[in-house]
Amino acid sequence: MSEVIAIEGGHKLNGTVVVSGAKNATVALIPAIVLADSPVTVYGVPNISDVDALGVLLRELNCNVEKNEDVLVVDPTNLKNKPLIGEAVDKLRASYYLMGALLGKCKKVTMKMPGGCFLGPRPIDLHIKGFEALGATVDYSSDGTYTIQAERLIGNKIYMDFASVGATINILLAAVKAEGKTTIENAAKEPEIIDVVNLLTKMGAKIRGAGTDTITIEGVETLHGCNHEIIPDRIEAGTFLVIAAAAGEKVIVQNVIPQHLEAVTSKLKEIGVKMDIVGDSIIVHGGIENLKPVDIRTQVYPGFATDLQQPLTALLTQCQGSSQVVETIYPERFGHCYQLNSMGAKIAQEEAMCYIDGPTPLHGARVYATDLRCGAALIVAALIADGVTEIGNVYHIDRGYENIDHKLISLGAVITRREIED
Ligand SMILES: CC(=O)N[C@H]1[C@@H](OP(=O)(O)OP(=O)(O)OC[C@H]2O[C@@H](n3ccc(=O)[nH]c3=O)[C@H](O)[C@@H]2O)O[C@H](CO)[C@@H](O)[C@@H]1O
Ligand SMILES: C=C(OP(=O)(O)O)C(=O)O
Repeated sequence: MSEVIAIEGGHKLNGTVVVSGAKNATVALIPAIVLADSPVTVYGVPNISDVDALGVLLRELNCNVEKNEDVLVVDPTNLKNKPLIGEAVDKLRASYYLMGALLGKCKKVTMKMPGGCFLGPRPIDLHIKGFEALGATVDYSSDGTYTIQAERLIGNKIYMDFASVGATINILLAAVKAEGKTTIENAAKEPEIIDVVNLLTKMGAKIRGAGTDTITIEGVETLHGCNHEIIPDRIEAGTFLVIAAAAGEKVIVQNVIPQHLEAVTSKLKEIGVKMDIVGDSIIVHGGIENLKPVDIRTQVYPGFATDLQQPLTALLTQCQGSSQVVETIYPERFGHCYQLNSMGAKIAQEEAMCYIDGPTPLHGARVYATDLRCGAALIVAALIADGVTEIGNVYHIDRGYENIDHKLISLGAVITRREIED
Protein backbone atom coordinates (compact mmCIF):
# COMPACT_ATOMS: atom_id res chain seq x y z
CA MET A 1 0.00 0.00 0.00
CA SER A 2 1.09 3.61 -0.55
CA GLU A 3 -0.54 6.99 -0.24
CA VAL A 4 -1.60 9.53 -2.84
CA ILE A 5 -2.89 13.05 -2.36
CA ALA A 6 -5.55 14.48 -4.62
CA ILE A 7 -5.64 18.27 -5.05
CA GLU A 8 -8.52 20.09 -6.70
CA GLY A 9 -7.01 23.12 -8.40
CA GLY A 10 -8.34 26.64 -8.67
CA HIS A 11 -9.20 27.46 -5.05
CA LYS A 12 -7.69 30.78 -3.93
CA LEU A 13 -5.67 30.55 -0.73
CA ASN A 14 -6.01 33.00 2.15
CA GLY A 15 -4.87 33.07 5.75
CA THR A 16 -1.80 32.34 7.85
CA VAL A 17 0.55 29.38 7.69
CA VAL A 18 3.11 28.77 10.42
CA VAL A 19 6.47 27.38 9.31
CA SER A 20 7.87 24.40 11.27
CA GLY A 21 11.39 23.77 12.54
CA ALA A 22 14.03 23.24 9.85
CA LYS A 23 14.29 19.68 8.56
CA ASN A 24 17.93 20.03 7.55
CA ALA A 25 18.90 21.39 10.97
CA THR A 26 16.80 18.86 12.91
CA VAL A 27 18.22 15.85 11.12
CA ALA A 28 21.74 16.93 12.10
CA LEU A 29 20.89 18.06 15.63
CA ILE A 30 19.38 14.71 16.59
CA PRO A 31 22.48 12.63 15.72
CA ALA A 32 24.66 15.32 17.39
CA ILE A 33 22.96 14.52 20.70
CA VAL A 34 24.72 11.13 20.96
CA LEU A 35 27.90 13.12 21.70
CA ALA A 36 26.46 14.30 25.04
CA ASP A 37 26.68 12.40 28.33
CA SER A 38 23.28 13.58 29.59
CA PRO A 39 19.82 14.34 28.11
CA VAL A 40 19.20 17.03 25.50
CA THR A 41 15.79 18.64 24.94
CA VAL A 42 15.03 20.07 21.51
CA TYR A 43 12.06 22.36 20.84
CA GLY A 44 10.39 23.04 17.50
CA VAL A 45 11.01 19.53 16.11
CA PRO A 46 8.98 19.04 12.90
CA ASN A 47 6.66 16.08 12.67
CA ILE A 48 8.21 14.53 9.56
CA SER A 49 9.18 10.97 8.69
CA ASP A 50 12.93 11.79 8.67
CA VAL A 51 12.64 12.51 12.41
CA ASP A 52 10.78 9.22 12.97
CA ALA A 53 13.55 7.30 11.17
CA LEU A 54 16.24 8.98 13.28
CA GLY A 55 14.24 8.02 16.40
CA VAL A 56 14.41 4.39 15.26
CA LEU A 57 18.18 4.64 14.77
CA LEU A 58 18.77 6.26 18.17
CA ARG A 59 16.68 3.59 19.88
CA GLU A 60 18.77 0.93 18.10
CA LEU A 61 21.73 2.62 19.80
CA ASN A 62 19.97 2.26 23.19
CA CYS A 63 19.22 5.97 23.56
CA ASN A 64 15.98 6.89 25.28
CA VAL A 65 13.88 8.97 22.86
CA GLU A 66 10.65 10.73 23.84
CA LYS A 67 8.66 12.98 21.54
CA ASN A 68 5.71 15.02 22.64
CA GLU A 69 4.29 17.28 19.92
CA ASP A 70 7.30 19.37 18.85
CA VAL A 71 9.48 18.63 21.88
CA LEU A 72 12.05 15.87 21.66
CA VAL A 73 14.05 14.61 24.62
CA VAL A 74 16.95 12.28 23.90
CA ASP A 75 18.90 10.64 26.70
CA PRO A 76 22.13 9.14 25.31
CA THR A 77 23.47 8.14 28.76
CA ASN A 78 23.26 4.38 28.08
CA LEU A 79 24.40 4.55 24.44
CA LYS A 80 25.52 1.19 23.03
CA ASN A 81 27.44 1.46 19.79
CA LYS A 82 26.35 -1.13 17.24
CA PRO A 83 26.36 -1.45 13.45
CA LEU A 84 23.62 0.58 11.78
CA ILE A 85 22.62 -1.60 8.86
CA GLY A 86 18.82 -1.70 9.17
CA GLU A 87 16.26 -0.18 6.82
CA ALA A 88 15.93 3.09 8.82
CA VAL A 89 19.36 4.09 7.44
CA ASP A 90 17.94 3.99 3.89
CA LYS A 91 15.01 6.23 4.73
CA LEU A 92 16.96 9.47 4.91
CA ARG A 93 20.16 11.10 3.78
CA ALA A 94 20.98 12.44 7.21
CA SER A 95 21.49 9.03 8.79
CA TYR A 96 25.11 9.71 7.72
CA TYR A 97 25.46 12.23 10.57
CA LEU A 98 25.63 9.22 12.89
CA MET A 99 28.96 8.43 11.20
CA GLY A 100 30.57 11.62 12.48
CA ALA A 101 28.73 11.58 15.82
CA LEU A 102 29.52 7.94 16.69
CA LEU A 103 33.09 8.26 15.47
CA GLY A 104 33.47 11.35 17.68
CA LYS A 105 31.90 9.68 20.70
CA CYS A 106 33.02 6.01 20.43
CA LYS A 107 35.94 6.23 17.94
CA LYS A 108 34.19 3.60 15.85
CA VAL A 109 31.14 3.40 13.63
CA THR A 110 29.80 0.77 11.26
CA MET A 111 26.97 1.75 9.00
CA LYS A 112 25.77 1.39 5.47
CA MET A 113 25.51 4.11 2.83
CA PRO A 114 22.67 6.55 3.66
CA GLY A 115 19.46 6.91 1.64
CA GLY A 116 17.57 10.15 0.96
CA CYS A 117 16.34 11.71 -2.25
CA PHE A 118 17.89 10.48 -5.46
CA LEU A 119 19.13 13.65 -7.15
CA GLY A 120 21.83 12.01 -9.25
CA PRO A 121 25.03 10.66 -7.68
CA ARG A 122 25.57 11.81 -4.07
CA PRO A 123 29.04 10.60 -3.07
CA ILE A 124 30.35 11.05 0.49
CA ASP A 125 34.05 11.21 -0.38
CA LEU A 126 34.50 14.60 1.35
CA HIS A 127 33.07 13.20 4.60
CA ILE A 128 35.44 10.22 4.38
CA LYS A 129 38.47 12.41 3.59
CA GLY A 130 37.62 14.54 6.62
CA PHE A 131 37.42 11.50 8.94
CA GLU A 132 40.73 10.22 7.55
CA ALA A 133 42.37 13.61 8.12
CA LEU A 134 41.40 13.29 11.79
CA GLY A 135 43.23 9.95 11.96
CA ALA A 136 40.45 7.45 11.21
CA THR A 137 40.77 4.44 8.94
CA VAL A 138 37.87 3.73 6.64
CA ASP A 139 36.96 0.28 5.29
CA TYR A 140 34.22 -0.11 2.73
CA SER A 141 32.93 -3.65 2.33
CA SER A 142 31.32 -5.12 -0.77
CA ASP A 143 27.90 -5.17 0.98
CA GLY A 144 27.97 -1.34 1.06
CA THR A 145 28.93 -0.99 4.72
CA TYR A 146 31.49 1.48 6.05
CA THR A 147 33.58 0.78 9.14
CA ILE A 148 35.32 3.91 10.33
CA GLN A 149 37.53 3.80 13.40
CA ALA A 150 40.44 5.47 15.14
CA GLU A 151 42.69 4.81 18.13
CA ARG A 152 42.78 8.55 18.65
CA LEU A 153 41.17 11.40 16.74
CA ILE A 154 43.61 14.26 16.33
CA GLY A 155 42.67 17.73 15.10
CA ASN A 156 43.90 18.73 11.65
CA LYS A 157 43.51 21.31 8.90
CA ILE A 158 40.90 20.14 6.39
CA TYR A 159 40.30 21.94 3.10
CA MET A 160 37.08 20.86 1.38
CA ASP A 161 37.11 20.84 -2.43
CA PHE A 162 33.43 21.82 -2.34
CA ALA A 163 31.50 23.58 0.44
CA SER A 164 29.39 20.50 1.22
CA VAL A 165 26.70 20.92 3.89
CA GLY A 166 26.82 17.27 4.96
CA ALA A 167 30.63 16.99 5.04
CA THR A 168 30.98 20.24 7.03
CA ILE A 169 28.56 18.98 9.69
CA ASN A 170 29.98 15.45 9.76
CA ILE A 171 33.55 16.71 10.22
CA LEU A 172 32.34 19.03 12.99
CA LEU A 173 30.67 16.10 14.76
CA ALA A 174 33.80 13.96 14.52
CA ALA A 175 36.10 16.82 15.58
CA VAL A 176 34.36 18.29 18.64
CA LYS A 177 35.90 15.64 20.94
CA ALA A 178 39.15 15.16 18.97
CA GLU A 179 42.48 16.09 20.54
CA GLY A 180 43.62 19.60 19.63
CA LYS A 181 42.47 22.00 16.96
CA THR A 182 40.64 21.25 13.71
CA THR A 183 40.18 23.86 11.00
CA ILE A 184 37.65 23.33 8.22
CA GLU A 185 38.40 25.53 5.24
CA ASN A 186 35.91 26.19 2.46
CA ALA A 187 33.22 25.14 4.95
CA ALA A 188 29.56 25.41 4.00
CA LYS A 189 27.77 28.48 5.42
CA GLU A 190 24.14 27.36 5.49
CA PRO A 191 22.05 28.57 8.48
CA GLU A 192 21.48 24.93 9.48
CA ILE A 193 25.23 24.60 10.14
CA ILE A 194 25.09 27.58 12.51
CA ASP A 195 22.15 25.91 14.28
CA VAL A 196 24.12 22.69 14.77
CA VAL A 197 27.11 24.66 16.05
CA ASN A 198 24.84 26.52 18.48
CA LEU A 199 23.61 23.19 19.89
CA LEU A 200 27.16 21.79 20.14
CA THR A 201 28.33 24.98 21.86
CA LYS A 202 25.53 24.67 24.45
CA MET A 203 26.70 21.07 24.95
CA GLY A 204 30.18 22.43 25.81
CA ALA A 205 31.97 22.34 22.44
CA LYS A 206 34.45 25.08 21.49
CA ILE A 207 33.76 26.19 17.93
CA ARG A 208 34.36 29.48 16.13
CA GLY A 209 33.52 30.76 12.68
CA ALA A 210 30.22 28.98 11.91
CA GLY A 211 28.54 30.84 9.07
CA THR A 212 31.92 31.78 7.54
CA ASP A 213 34.04 29.61 5.28
CA THR A 214 36.58 28.83 8.03
CA ILE A 215 35.40 26.95 11.10
CA THR A 216 37.79 26.13 13.94
CA ILE A 217 37.10 23.51 16.57
CA GLU A 218 39.08 23.15 19.78
CA GLY A 219 38.47 19.58 20.97
CA VAL A 220 36.96 19.02 24.45
CA GLU A 221 36.85 15.82 26.51
CA THR A 222 33.18 15.73 27.42
CA LEU A 223 29.89 17.19 26.25
CA HIS A 224 26.73 17.53 28.31
CA GLY A 225 22.97 17.94 27.92
CA CYS A 226 21.19 21.24 27.20
CA ASN A 227 18.00 22.75 25.76
CA HIS A 228 17.80 23.99 22.19
CA GLU A 229 15.18 25.54 19.91
CA ILE A 230 15.46 24.75 16.19
CA ILE A 231 15.47 27.55 13.58
CA PRO A 232 12.48 27.83 11.20
CA ASP A 233 12.66 25.86 7.97
CA ARG A 234 13.73 28.27 5.22
CA ILE A 235 12.92 25.70 2.53
CA GLU A 236 9.39 25.09 3.82
CA ALA A 237 8.97 28.87 4.15
CA GLY A 238 10.22 29.39 0.58
CA THR A 239 7.87 26.68 -0.66
CA PHE A 240 4.91 28.46 0.96
CA LEU A 241 6.02 31.79 -0.52
CA VAL A 242 5.91 30.18 -3.96
CA ILE A 243 2.56 28.49 -3.22
CA ALA A 244 1.14 31.83 -2.03
CA ALA A 245 2.48 33.62 -5.11
CA ALA A 246 0.89 31.01 -7.40
CA ALA A 247 -2.42 30.26 -5.69
CA GLY A 248 -2.84 32.85 -2.95
CA GLU A 249 -4.79 36.07 -2.56
CA LYS A 250 -3.35 37.18 0.78
CA VAL A 251 -1.26 34.60 2.59
CA ILE A 252 0.87 35.29 5.66
CA VAL A 253 3.87 32.99 6.01
CA GLN A 254 4.73 33.18 9.70
CA ASN A 255 7.77 32.10 11.72
CA VAL A 256 10.47 32.93 9.21
CA ILE A 257 13.93 34.49 9.44
CA PRO A 258 13.70 36.90 6.47
CA GLN A 259 17.52 37.08 6.00
CA HIS A 260 17.56 33.30 5.34
CA LEU A 261 15.10 33.84 2.49
CA GLU A 262 16.74 36.73 0.66
CA ALA A 263 17.69 34.72 -2.44
CA VAL A 264 14.11 33.51 -2.97
CA THR A 265 12.34 36.75 -2.00
CA SER A 266 14.53 38.75 -4.36
CA LYS A 267 13.72 36.32 -7.23
CA LEU A 268 10.01 36.49 -6.41
CA LYS A 269 10.19 40.31 -6.45
CA GLU A 270 11.94 40.14 -9.85
CA ILE A 271 9.06 37.96 -11.09
CA GLY A 272 6.64 40.64 -9.88
CA VAL A 273 5.25 39.02 -6.70
CA LYS A 274 4.16 41.59 -4.11
CA MET A 275 5.36 40.87 -0.57
CA ASP A 276 5.67 42.75 2.72
CA ILE A 277 8.04 41.66 5.45
CA VAL A 278 6.66 42.35 8.92
CA GLY A 279 8.80 41.01 11.78
CA ASP A 280 8.96 37.24 11.46
CA SER A 281 6.21 37.10 8.80
CA ILE A 282 6.06 37.61 5.07
CA ILE A 283 2.72 38.71 3.64
CA VAL A 284 2.29 37.58 0.04
CA HIS A 285 -0.24 39.17 -2.29
CA GLY A 286 -0.52 36.38 -4.83
CA GLY A 287 -1.79 36.05 -8.38
CA ILE A 288 -0.30 34.73 -11.59
CA GLU A 289 -1.31 37.56 -13.92
CA ASN A 290 1.58 39.46 -15.53
CA LEU A 291 4.45 37.60 -13.89
CA LYS A 292 7.84 38.21 -15.52
CA PRO A 293 10.20 35.37 -16.54
CA VAL A 294 13.54 35.09 -14.70
CA ASP A 295 16.78 33.14 -14.80
CA ILE A 296 17.89 31.16 -11.77
CA ARG A 297 21.22 29.62 -10.90
CA THR A 298 21.31 27.41 -7.83
CA GLN A 299 24.26 27.99 -5.54
CA VAL A 300 25.52 27.30 -2.05
CA TYR A 301 24.13 29.62 0.65
CA PRO A 302 23.57 32.58 0.46
CA GLY A 303 22.87 31.81 -3.21
CA PHE A 304 19.57 30.44 -4.50
CA ALA A 305 18.90 27.10 -2.75
CA THR A 306 18.75 24.00 -4.93
CA ASP A 307 15.93 22.76 -2.66
CA LEU A 308 13.72 25.64 -3.88
CA GLN A 309 14.62 25.28 -7.55
CA GLN A 310 11.91 22.67 -8.18
CA PRO A 311 8.94 24.47 -6.54
CA LEU A 312 9.95 27.77 -8.18
CA THR A 313 10.10 26.07 -11.59
CA ALA A 314 6.40 25.25 -11.21
CA LEU A 315 5.65 28.97 -10.75
CA LEU A 316 7.84 29.86 -13.75
CA THR A 317 5.41 27.93 -15.98
CA GLN A 318 3.02 30.84 -15.37
CA CYS A 319 5.43 33.67 -16.25
CA GLN A 320 5.00 35.63 -19.51
CA GLY A 321 7.99 34.34 -21.53
CA SER A 322 11.02 32.08 -21.23
CA SER A 323 12.80 31.40 -17.96
CA GLN A 324 16.00 29.45 -17.53
CA VAL A 325 17.19 27.37 -14.57
CA VAL A 326 20.82 26.32 -14.13
CA GLU A 327 21.36 23.66 -11.47
CA THR A 328 24.95 23.85 -10.21
CA ILE A 329 24.57 21.68 -7.08
CA TYR A 330 22.78 18.59 -8.45
CA PRO A 331 23.05 18.61 -12.26
CA GLU A 332 20.42 15.84 -12.49
CA ARG A 333 17.80 17.42 -10.19
CA PHE A 334 15.13 17.69 -12.88
CA GLY A 335 12.71 14.83 -12.12
CA HIS A 336 9.88 17.37 -11.75
CA CYS A 337 10.13 18.60 -15.37
CA TYR A 338 8.63 15.48 -16.94
CA GLN A 339 5.87 15.43 -14.31
CA LEU A 340 5.04 19.14 -14.83
CA ASN A 341 5.01 18.63 -18.60
CA SER A 342 2.40 15.92 -18.16
CA MET A 343 0.23 18.64 -16.57
CA GLY A 344 0.65 20.93 -19.59
CA ALA A 345 3.92 22.74 -18.84
CA LYS A 346 6.46 23.37 -21.61
CA ILE A 347 9.84 22.63 -20.08
CA ALA A 348 12.85 21.50 -22.08
CA GLN A 349 15.73 20.00 -20.15
CA GLU A 350 19.29 19.74 -21.34
CA GLU A 351 22.25 18.71 -19.21
CA ALA A 352 22.16 20.76 -16.00
CA MET A 353 19.66 23.30 -17.30
CA CYS A 354 16.01 23.63 -18.08
CA TYR A 355 14.10 26.18 -20.12
CA ILE A 356 10.53 27.00 -19.18
CA ASP A 357 8.22 28.48 -21.78
CA GLY A 358 5.34 30.31 -20.18
CA PRO A 359 2.59 30.92 -19.55
CA THR A 360 0.95 27.53 -20.03
CA PRO A 361 -2.40 26.52 -18.56
CA LEU A 362 -1.99 23.45 -16.34
CA HIS A 363 -4.46 20.60 -16.09
CA GLY A 364 -5.00 17.89 -13.49
CA ALA A 365 -3.17 14.61 -14.10
CA ARG A 366 -1.80 11.55 -12.31
CA VAL A 367 1.79 12.46 -11.40
CA TYR A 368 4.53 11.15 -9.11
CA ALA A 369 6.82 12.85 -6.64
CA THR A 370 10.20 11.57 -7.81
CA ASP A 371 11.80 13.23 -4.77
CA LEU A 372 10.84 15.56 -1.92
CA ARG A 373 11.03 18.91 -3.71
CA CYS A 374 9.58 17.47 -6.91
CA GLY A 375 6.59 16.75 -4.66
CA ALA A 376 6.54 20.41 -3.61
CA ALA A 377 6.67 21.50 -7.26
CA LEU A 378 3.72 19.24 -8.07
CA ILE A 379 1.72 20.72 -5.18
CA VAL A 380 2.33 24.24 -6.54
CA ALA A 381 1.21 23.12 -10.00
CA ALA A 382 -1.81 21.16 -8.73
CA LEU A 383 -3.13 24.15 -6.77
CA ILE A 384 -3.39 26.24 -9.96
CA ALA A 385 -4.28 23.45 -12.39
CA ASP A 386 -7.67 22.96 -13.91
CA GLY A 387 -9.26 19.85 -12.34
CA VAL A 388 -7.88 17.27 -9.94
CA THR A 389 -4.23 16.24 -9.72
CA GLU A 390 -3.30 12.99 -7.99
CA ILE A 391 0.24 12.94 -6.62
CA GLY A 392 1.79 9.53 -5.96
CA ASN A 393 4.88 8.65 -3.86
CA VAL A 394 3.70 11.01 -1.12
CA TYR A 395 6.21 9.43 1.25
CA HIS A 396 8.85 11.67 -0.33
CA ILE A 397 6.82 14.75 0.61
CA ASP A 398 6.24 13.47 4.16
CA ARG A 399 10.02 13.27 4.67
CA GLY A 400 10.25 17.04 4.79
CA TYR A 401 6.90 18.84 5.04
CA GLU A 402 5.06 18.68 8.37
CA ASN A 403 1.33 18.28 8.02
CA ILE A 404 1.32 19.68 4.51
CA ASP A 405 -2.28 18.64 3.76
CA HIS A 406 -3.66 20.38 6.84
CA LYS A 407 -1.57 23.49 6.43
CA LEU A 408 -2.90 23.88 2.86
CA ILE A 409 -6.49 22.99 3.80
CA SER A 410 -6.41 25.70 6.49
CA LEU A 411 -5.57 28.18 3.72
CA GLY A 412 -8.57 27.02 1.64
CA ALA A 413 -7.07 24.29 -0.56
CA VAL A 414 -9.14 21.20 -1.36
CA ILE A 415 -7.02 18.14 -0.66
CA THR A 416 -7.68 14.53 0.23
CA ARG A 417 -5.28 11.72 0.99
CA ARG A 418 -5.94 8.03 0.49
CA GLU A 419 -4.17 4.71 0.39
CA ILE A 420 -3.85 2.79 -2.85
CA GLU A 421 -2.65 -0.70 -3.76
CA ASP A 422 0.88 -0.59 -5.19
C1 LIG B 1 19.95 16.58 4.98
C2 LIG B 1 20.40 17.81 4.28
O1 LIG B 1 20.85 18.77 4.89
N1 LIG B 1 20.26 17.81 2.96
C3 LIG B 1 20.66 18.98 2.22
C4 LIG B 1 22.16 18.93 2.01
O2 LIG B 1 22.45 17.71 1.34
P1 LIG B 1 23.95 17.19 1.28
O3 LIG B 1 24.61 17.48 2.59
O4 LIG B 1 23.92 15.79 0.79
O5 LIG B 1 24.53 18.16 0.18
P2 LIG B 1 26.03 18.61 -0.07
O6 LIG B 1 26.16 20.07 0.19
O7 LIG B 1 26.94 17.69 0.66
O8 LIG B 1 26.17 18.26 -1.62
C5 LIG B 1 26.32 19.24 -2.60
C6 LIG B 1 27.06 18.68 -3.79
O9 LIG B 1 28.34 18.18 -3.38
C7 LIG B 1 28.52 16.84 -3.79
N2 LIG B 1 29.28 16.12 -2.77
C8 LIG B 1 28.89 16.19 -1.47
C9 LIG B 1 29.59 15.50 -0.50
C10 LIG B 1 30.70 14.72 -0.89
O10 LIG B 1 31.36 14.07 -0.07
N3 LIG B 1 31.04 14.67 -2.20
C11 LIG B 1 30.37 15.35 -3.16
O11 LIG B 1 30.71 15.28 -4.34
C12 LIG B 1 27.08 16.31 -3.92
O12 LIG B 1 26.99 15.20 -4.78
C13 LIG B 1 26.36 17.52 -4.48
O13 LIG B 1 26.57 17.61 -5.85
O14 LIG B 1 22.56 20.06 1.23
C14 LIG B 1 21.99 20.08 -0.09
C15 LIG B 1 22.57 21.25 -0.83
O15 LIG B 1 22.17 22.44 -0.25
C16 LIG B 1 20.47 20.11 -0.01
O16 LIG B 1 19.94 19.95 -1.30
C17 LIG B 1 19.92 19.01 0.89
O17 LIG B 1 18.57 19.27 1.17
C1 LIG C 1 17.39 16.76 -0.93
C2 LIG C 1 16.79 16.97 0.22
O1 LIG C 1 16.88 16.21 1.30
P1 LIG C 1 17.93 15.02 1.63
O2 LIG C 1 19.31 15.60 1.52
O3 LIG C 1 17.57 14.75 3.06
O4 LIG C 1 17.65 13.91 0.69
C3 LIG C 1 15.88 18.14 0.41
O5 LIG C 1 15.58 18.45 1.58
O6 LIG C 1 15.45 18.73 -0.59
